[in-house]
Amino acid sequence: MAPQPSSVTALSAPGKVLLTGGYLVLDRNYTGTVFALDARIHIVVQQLRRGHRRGASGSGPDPKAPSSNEAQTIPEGSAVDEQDTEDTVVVRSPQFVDAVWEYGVQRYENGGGVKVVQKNTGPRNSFVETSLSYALTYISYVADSKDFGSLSVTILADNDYYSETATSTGPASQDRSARFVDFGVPLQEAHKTGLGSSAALVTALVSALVIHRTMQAEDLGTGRDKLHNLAQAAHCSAQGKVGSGFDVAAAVYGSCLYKRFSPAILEAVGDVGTAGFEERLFAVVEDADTQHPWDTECVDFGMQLPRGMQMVLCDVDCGSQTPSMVKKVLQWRNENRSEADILWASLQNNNERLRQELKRLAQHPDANTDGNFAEVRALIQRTRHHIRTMTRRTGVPIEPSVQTELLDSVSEVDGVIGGLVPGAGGYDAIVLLIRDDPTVVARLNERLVDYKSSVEDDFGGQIGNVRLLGVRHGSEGVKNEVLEQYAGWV
Ligand SMILES: Nc1ncnc2c1ncn2[C@@H]1O[C@H](COP(=O)(O)OP(=O)(O)O)[C@@H](O)[C@H]1O
Ligand SMILES: C[C@@](O)(CCOP(=O)(O)OP(=O)(O)O)CC(=O)O
Repeated sequence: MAPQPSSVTALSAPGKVLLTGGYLVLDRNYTGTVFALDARIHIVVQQLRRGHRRGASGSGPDPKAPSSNEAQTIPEGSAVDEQDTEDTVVVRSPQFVDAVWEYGVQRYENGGGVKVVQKNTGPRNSFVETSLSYALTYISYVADSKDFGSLSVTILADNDYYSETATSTGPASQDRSARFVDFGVPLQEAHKTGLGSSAALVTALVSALVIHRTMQAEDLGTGRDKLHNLAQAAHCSAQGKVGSGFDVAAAVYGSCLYKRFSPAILEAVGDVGTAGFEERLFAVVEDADTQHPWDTECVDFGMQLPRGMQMVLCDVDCGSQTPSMVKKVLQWRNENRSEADILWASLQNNNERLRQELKRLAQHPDANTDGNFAEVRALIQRTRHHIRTMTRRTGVPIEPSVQTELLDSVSEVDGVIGGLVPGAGGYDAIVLLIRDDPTVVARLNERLVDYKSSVEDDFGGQIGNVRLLGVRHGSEGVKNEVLEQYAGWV
């Protein structure tokens, strides 16, 4: 029998930065070193009384909740069982204006799974919708229950996921706990800093729902692999593509050396609503499909930085289009296989040496005899050299000249060990490894305060205001949270 659901479940998952292995990690023959961040997305799931519906004038803590009278449209032709008393899930992201999504929970026929139908008007949130649909499909299958009861879900994000410009300093934020900020704008207007909010959100949301209904909080450790499989499936579906999944892996396991799963594992699941979807999703989550066993490898997960070292991110207030960059790089690789193989091997080899050096220093703190992490610095420079070759040969702005100039400039600051364009690169935040010392951060801030690029970019791109984010290395993956910190928000 399924355990009795507790009335409230709270947990969080971290954002990520792919230190090395961008593009390579898309292929199982290579790996990526991914760091989890201390910026996390929190989810609080509360069980509502059966039959209780929260509306605008209702009893919920948030006066911005939508009217439950707003029109609900069920798409024509959808094979959904109507129910007399429909369960409801109300999701709120109270740091943003009007960020409330109210869903009716419905079931497809022929084992097609569970769908959620948005009842209120306003923009849809495909990551929230898909996470609910996938988690509820899995839960209803394992619990053999057609009855979820109604749920209230609150999403809270650490401040660094969004640029400072969006932060409200108005009175609305003043009587709330300082732990989370009122951004004072609709979610669509918030300027993302690219820390992997969607992967952290999907991971935390599916984990919270599964724990809430079918596990106990203490099961988080042993249930981690299943939660990973479910989160990867939901995130891929919401994104509309199968990426390498390093961001979901970091959200679940924390910092690690990542080798991707074979894409065929998720291609076999199909779409929610198709006959037998719930059975296929169950097999994927439980790793019961013998034709397509999970082969993700997360080595050294939860790994720490060496003592005396810290990681910082530097927001450049711009942003790249990752999918089109990926497409172009992979096309070049296909058309120039032998050259690409040599370049990929050089990068993999050097990235691996860098990871091993970081690991050695973490395990033997006395090995950093010069106090300057000189070997780490040299290895970062070499990886950058290969990334610049990749940039030139593919014609994709992975490390464009404006970023080269910025990385060179900050690398001269006393105490900065080295920096890289993480992930796909482009005009996105850069990552720096520094000596863990507040004077280094102060010197960096000084260097960045009036920073302006002076080179003409080779791709015509630009970077805007450059500033250090408050985010640091976090190590830990998904974890249980205590409710007290959410006072004033849930
Ligand atoms: N605080 C939040 N509340 C609700 N949804 C969020 C929140 N943060 C992120 N999301 C969801 O994640 C999407 C952003 O994902 P994506 O564009 O992949 O950015 P990222 O690179 O940060 O993952 C948003 O459009 C929204 O659907
Ligand atoms: C190219 C990649 O290998 C790395 C992209 O890393 P980013 O951190 O740049 O990605 P986004 O969060 O989607 O912006 C693609 C992948 O591994 O899926």
